[in-house]
Amino acid sequence: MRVLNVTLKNFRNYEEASFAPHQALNIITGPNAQGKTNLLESIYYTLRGRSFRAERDKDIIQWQKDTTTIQTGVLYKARKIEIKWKIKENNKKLTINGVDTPRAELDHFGVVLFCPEDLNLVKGSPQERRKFLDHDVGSLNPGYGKTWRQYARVVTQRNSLLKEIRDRRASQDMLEVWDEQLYRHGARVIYLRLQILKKLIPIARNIHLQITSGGEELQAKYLSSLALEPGLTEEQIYQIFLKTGQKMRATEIQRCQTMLGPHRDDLALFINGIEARSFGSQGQQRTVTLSLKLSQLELWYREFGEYPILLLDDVLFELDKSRQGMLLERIINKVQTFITTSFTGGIEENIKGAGLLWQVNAGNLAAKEEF
Ligand SMILES: Nc1ncnc2c1ncn2[C@@H]1O[C@H](COP(=O)(O)OP(=O)(O)OP(=O)(O)O)[C@@H](O)[C@H]1O
Repeated sequence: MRVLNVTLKNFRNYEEASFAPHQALNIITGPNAQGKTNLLESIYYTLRGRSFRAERDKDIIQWQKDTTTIQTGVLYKARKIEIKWKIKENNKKLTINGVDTPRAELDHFGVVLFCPEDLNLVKGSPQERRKFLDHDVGSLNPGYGKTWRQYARVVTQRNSLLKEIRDRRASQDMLEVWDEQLYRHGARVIYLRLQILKKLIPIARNIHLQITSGGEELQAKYLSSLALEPGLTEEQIYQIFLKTGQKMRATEIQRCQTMLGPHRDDLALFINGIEARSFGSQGQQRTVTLSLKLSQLELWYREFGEYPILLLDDVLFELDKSRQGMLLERIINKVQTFITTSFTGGIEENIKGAGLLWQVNAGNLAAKEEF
């Protein structure tokens, strides 16, 4: 898959911008706070229907304006597709090839983002790893996003109801409807996560072995808030969720919180059998993140026959030279990549013929040179 062109109107600090990226590597450079990440954000938004950093859609609309549009042409399975987002503060509209389209249709388009926050994936809180499970791992199964959004909505509404029950403003019977949805969607979320991890982790393990010259073996274990044996079906997970969930109800009402389910789960990562979160060095933890990101590219390719778009926001130069090399070797001329950096370190000299250098200044983007 490949981005052919992007046209922005009133997106962050881009009043109007239009560009046709290189099919392989795009290095976007310029001083701080000029709009490099904003550009990546617009591509990510196009393909995911949400920002990776704005809490609210309002934040991506240029200040003093009420609407932003992002219009992107992509080449997907040899077909040209026009994706257009029109975003206002309280509503947004997606059209694909001029036809109004639900956001779930975007789940077929692949994009992998690697940004500085991802470097916290291993050592950060379980929430960081759940984000990884939902946004990275989940995106490898079209359909996951919709289920996950349904599940998240149920948890929010159920939590409000728990509070009302505790305050005696609602009766306990009202939980029945929400509980059934909680268990159904929750079981599906867990089942899909496990299915994807079963494919992803062996790929990440191989990549990790290569990056570490065979020295480090990466393993992962899904830690569920439910007692799950390996190899369960979705229905079996549902039954376990149902049984355990019912026992937890009284405590949940007391705490006004849904305490079991995929929103409480975590992923433990191990290097040579030792937990990477507590015992891995910073370099080792970064390598784990890199292996996981690269494995997403490979799995996407195996599952869908095309590489996704790769967005590297300010992270390439956070890696040491050998890991930079390893990364570039895997993507050049295979994966269309967008790299932001305020300092290229002359890297373009080492990868001649592979891409285009872009310069951003105060929301103005210009092709600087082909390298
Ligand atoms: N909604 C908005 N409307 C107008 N300008 C905005 C909006 N949101 C952010 N900006 C501006 O965008 C700029 C930041 O852009 P961006 O985050 O892309 O910087 P960058 O070039 O990636 O910088 P760095 O190298 O520091 O990461 C800032 O000048 C900020 O004021």
